[in-house]
Amino acid sequence: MQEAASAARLGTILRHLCPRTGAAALTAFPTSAQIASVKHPVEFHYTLDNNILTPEQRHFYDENGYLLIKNLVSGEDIERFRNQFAKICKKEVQVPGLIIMRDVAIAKSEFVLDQKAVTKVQDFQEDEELFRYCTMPQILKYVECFTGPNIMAMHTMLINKPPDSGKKSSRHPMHQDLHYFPFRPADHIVCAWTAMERIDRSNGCLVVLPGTHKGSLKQHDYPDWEGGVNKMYHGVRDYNKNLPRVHLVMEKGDTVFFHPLLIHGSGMNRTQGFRKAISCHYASAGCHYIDVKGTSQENIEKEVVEIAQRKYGGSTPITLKDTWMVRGRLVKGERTNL
Ligand SMILES: CC(C)CC(=O)SCCNC(=O)CCNC(=O)[C@H](O)C(C)(C)COP(=O)(O)OP(=O)(O)OC[C@H]1O[C@@H](n2cnc3c(N)ncnc32)[C@H](O)[C@@H]1OP(=O)(O)O
Ligand SMILES: Nc1ncnc2c1ncn2[C@@H]1O[C@H](COP(=O)(O)OP(=O)(O)OP(=O)(O)O)[C@@H](O)[C@H]1O
Ligand SMILES: O=C(O)CCC(=O)C(=O)O
Ligand SMILES: [Fe+2]
Ligand SMILES: [Mg+2]
Repeated sequence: MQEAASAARLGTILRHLCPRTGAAALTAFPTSAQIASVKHPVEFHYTLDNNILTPEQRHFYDENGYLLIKNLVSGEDIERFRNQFAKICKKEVQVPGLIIMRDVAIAKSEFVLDQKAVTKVQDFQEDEELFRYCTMPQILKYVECFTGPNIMAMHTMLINKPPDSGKKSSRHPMHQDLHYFPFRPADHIVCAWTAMERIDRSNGCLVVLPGTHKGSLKQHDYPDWEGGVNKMYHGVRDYNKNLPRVHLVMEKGDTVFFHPLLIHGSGMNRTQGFRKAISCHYASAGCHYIDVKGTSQENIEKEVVEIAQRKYGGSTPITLKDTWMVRGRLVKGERTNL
């Protein structure tokens, strides 16, 4: 009796939503599972069943390849990351393995403005304060939806996009992060990227091509930019310029999680401020390394190995896999493969 009454209520709702089929649906007495399957008809391909993401969020990620979570990192934590970054730039702390990168326009000019010249730091896995970002429970809670419970932090960055020098070199060309990674499967890799201040088109926000994570890894090369391109800032050689682009406007603390095949980049910084974001690429510890010989990734392997060899190699040969094995850190569960 109760069931008939709720079916009648449902019939009324369905008729409102869909006047033509509402009555027919009522005579069929849909179960709640059937109702759910109308709204979410297929299983999800890119996230795991762990009840953390809503069906709407899982559907959004499946379709778009990214998911933006508002206000995930507190202002106090961001302040601490800022302070630590300043200390690193001022050389008050030395971090083993850390790479400090200057914008190409600044690095190649004679006027170097000290810490103001730093465009990003990479590989801060040995810095306890910055690495806290990669272990934050509220971030890992989401990461686990993509990687599963055994989680490696593979690549860390604090990006300090400088005011553009006039050469447009502050742009980051459109690319897929998987180009840099010799591990798979891609679906078990995810980037977390947190805005450390409001980021919009004026200071060079992330630009994404929604849905491109469903495609394959594309050939990447240096873009043909007159004003110069930063070292290793490869871009997708050919992508459909007519695909819709979405500019991700984010407030301080907002965090976007995105798939490593999602084509993305960032525009130039037209402001006088240094636009800051902190990020970590995570992978399931169960991922495996691949040999990139004979693939489109050979060009980046060559550049990375050359730099690593110069910095650390001496006479021992270093492989691309080595450079990742030494940087990866377990942040949850068990270190199995990577
Ligand atoms: C998913 C994720 C991985 C995606 C990405 O992050 S994509 C971008 C990845 N980029 C990188 O990994 C770049 C890492 N950067 C570095 O390793 C360093 O910054 C280096 C480029 C090696 C330079 O460092 P370092 O050697 O300490 O700097 P020096 O001032 O001594 O310069 C040595 C030679 O490098 C040049 N250089 C420095 N910074 C840049 C730059 N931004 N772009 C292009 N060339 C650059 C510099 O002019 C100098 O060249 P020469 O005078 O020897 O010809
Ligand atoms: N000629 C180009 N080739 C490859 N990538 C480009 C080119 N021009 C811009 N991009 C990249 O496209 C992305 C966004 O560009 P977009 O035009 O949205 O930014 P912008 O020009 O800096 O700012 P806006 O358009 O908001 O004024 C950035 O990653 C940028 O580096
Ligand atoms: O501009 C940014 O902060 C994004 C940079 C980026 O996509 C990358 O380093 O892989
Ligand atoms: Fe990227
Ligand atoms: Mg533009």
